[in-house]
Amino acid sequence: MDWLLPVSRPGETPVRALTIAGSDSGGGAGIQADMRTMSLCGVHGCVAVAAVTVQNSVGVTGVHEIPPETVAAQIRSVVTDIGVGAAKTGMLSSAPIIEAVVAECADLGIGNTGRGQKIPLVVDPVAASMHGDPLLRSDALDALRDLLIPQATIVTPNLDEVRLLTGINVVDSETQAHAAEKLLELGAEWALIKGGHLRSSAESRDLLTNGTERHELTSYRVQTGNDHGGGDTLAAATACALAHGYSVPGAVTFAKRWVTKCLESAYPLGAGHGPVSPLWRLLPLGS
Ligand SMILES: Nc1ncnc2c1ncn2[C@@H]1O[C@H](COP(=O)(O)OP(=O)(O)OP(=O)(O)O)[C@@H](O)[C@H]1O
Ligand SMILES: Cc1ncc(CO)c(N)n1
Repeated sequence: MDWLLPVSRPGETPVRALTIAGSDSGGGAGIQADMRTMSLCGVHGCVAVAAVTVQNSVGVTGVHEIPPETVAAQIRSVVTDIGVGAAKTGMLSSAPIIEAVVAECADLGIGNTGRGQKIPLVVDPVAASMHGDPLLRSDALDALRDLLIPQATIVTPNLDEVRLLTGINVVDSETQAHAAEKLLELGAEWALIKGGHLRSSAESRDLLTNGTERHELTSYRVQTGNDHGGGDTLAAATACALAHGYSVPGAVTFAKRWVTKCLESAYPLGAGHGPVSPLWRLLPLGS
């Protein structure tokens, strides 16, 4: 296990990954965070835009949804031509978009399709921005829980999303383990319960399990208010490592280290929360 993924040589086609998510005009989260992560992980990122948000460091003031058939067409277009080693979902906004994504991914062999898994699928069940603004319609929760999560190779909720999906309020490691069991019962192959929002803890401890294996991923708590896009970055880095053929525990171990480095180099932006940043990757070695 290393800090970095293998990088292709100039002129060689790199490993590819697909993000199916929303755009953040502030550039901190969503598709922009995914693409930044993929680029700096040395992976070519492909995009299926599901929604455009009007967003800055303070909050979200508008959402424009892309027609479901256009979301599905973007997925098909890149998977059938460019090919991807893994895919990731973020903000999907509505039930019709989720239904279209689920159908297209099933047809293309992305995630648990019931016909054997071909391309791993990371499902980040984005429901709201860190400012508390909704990114998922309330009537889309059932589609997320009943259609998309069963297709997930790994589902990566934060504690608010865990509460929405399972009704469980995670306050300690026991409730975190109970919530993970509930998510596996919904059909995900692996569940990663992120502990980033347990701000009372001195550590940031995530629990990864598939029901038989259990891994605790712990980092010290980085003291920063600039943590916008942390969940997207973790999920995108996981997708990058999966696209490279890592196992799920190996991919999440890589991604946890990656996001911790990105939290350490997060920067202020605007009047609200700045983004986590992978720009440490561009610094000269040893600095
Ligand atoms: N202050 C922190 N220090 C260290 N690790 C953190 C901190 N905050 C979050 N993390 C870690 O970052 C990752 C993302 O977790 P988080 O719970 O913030 O996701 P999220 O709420 O989905 O993010 P966002 O909605 O802002 O994209 C997890 O691995 C979590 O443990
Ligand atoms: C578009 C978008 N996706 C995801 C998040 C959550 O980080 C956000 N704030 N905005």
